Amino acid sequence: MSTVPYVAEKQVAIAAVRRACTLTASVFNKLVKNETLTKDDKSPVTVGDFSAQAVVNTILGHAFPDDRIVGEEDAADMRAESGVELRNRIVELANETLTGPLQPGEENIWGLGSGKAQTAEQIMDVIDRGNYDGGRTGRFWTLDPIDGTKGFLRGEQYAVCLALINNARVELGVIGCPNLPVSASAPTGERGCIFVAVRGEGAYQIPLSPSSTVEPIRLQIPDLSQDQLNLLESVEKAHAKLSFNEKVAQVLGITREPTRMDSQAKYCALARGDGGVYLRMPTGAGYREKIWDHAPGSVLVEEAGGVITDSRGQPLDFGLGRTLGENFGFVAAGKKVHSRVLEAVKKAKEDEATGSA
Ligand SMILES: Nc1ncnc2c1ncn2[C@@H]1O[C@H](COP(=O)(O)O)[C@@H](OP(=O)(O)O)[C@H]1O
Ligand SMILES: [Mg+2]
Ligand SMILES: [Mg+2]
Ligand SMILES: [Mg+2]
Repeated sequence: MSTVPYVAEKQVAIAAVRRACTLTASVFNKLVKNETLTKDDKSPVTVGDFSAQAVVNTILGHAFPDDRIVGEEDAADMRAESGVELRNRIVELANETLTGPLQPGEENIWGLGSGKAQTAEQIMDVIDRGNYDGGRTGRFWTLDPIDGTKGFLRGEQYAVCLALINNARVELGVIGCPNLPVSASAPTGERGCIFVAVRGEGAYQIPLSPSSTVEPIRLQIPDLSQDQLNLLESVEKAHAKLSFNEKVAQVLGITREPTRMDSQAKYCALARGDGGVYLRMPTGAGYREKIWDHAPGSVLVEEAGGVITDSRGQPLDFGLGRTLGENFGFVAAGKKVHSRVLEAVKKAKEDEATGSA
């Protein structure tokens, strides 16, 4: 008899992402100026990022006490003497979310809905459980509490992203997108969805609300015709070389405008057929991509029948630590389109090298 893998992990991951999404959505409406900091790499981080990491890590810690976590944020700024206000706000937000009433699907998750608040020290320690370095062997989670913080601050797309990695293979991915329309055909309609994939078990879109009775939708990347194809790409010019995407689109004969969207919502859009190719090329500034920015998206795309590689066609390596190593960019697409994109990238690179474009 074969058993379905990762049933408990999936249930816990969905519950954790749902709680974190509730938090981030409510924080957005209340954010004030001094609740956003600039990190050493000049990128923004908000009280929402820290408290969402506290919430997810707490839930994972209760359910799987031995699991390690590679999380984007750490509590250093909260521990600093100047961080008192920041710390108080994060502790308040995290506790508010963790002590909220038990939701459908959370029945077996110990510690939730208990009404028991954590101390500031406990919240900072649980955020720092995300300090694991990752690696080739063993099991660990990756967490990006708010992916696309810049999109979050603009009121656009962002995602709460969680993945489970075992021996360098992504086994489970859960991506919560509070601002993503439930259906791309109704862009001004209902928003908020979660994307879930377990290796070997398919990719699904489920409602963000735990009390919704809407059934999961199985996702399969469709075979798009040439006139339906377009590129999915970052909003931020500093994150991807958008001028190169334009050249690749030309080589591919793509006529539709690209869809620009922050965060791993791009992988979700690809998985459900809203755009045919996610292309992310390095800007050349030496930036190393982080595993939490691609782990859940990669298993989602693969389980939706697609392919993801670097721009040379090599597989991504999630066993190198917190980063994916030397950055050759990413190409994700349906199977047939993917090989065409690799060819087009090669051609665009050659043209660039010979100055003929
Ligand atoms: N120079 C750079 N090149 C590529 N990615 C970068 C980058 N600087 C930051 N990023 C990453 O880009 C992510 C957002 O991706 P996108 O552009 O697809 O929305 C950020 O995630 P966070 O917002 O979680 O920090 C950050 O990790
Ligand atoms: Mg960040
Ligand atoms: Mg990110
Ligand atoms: Mg982030």
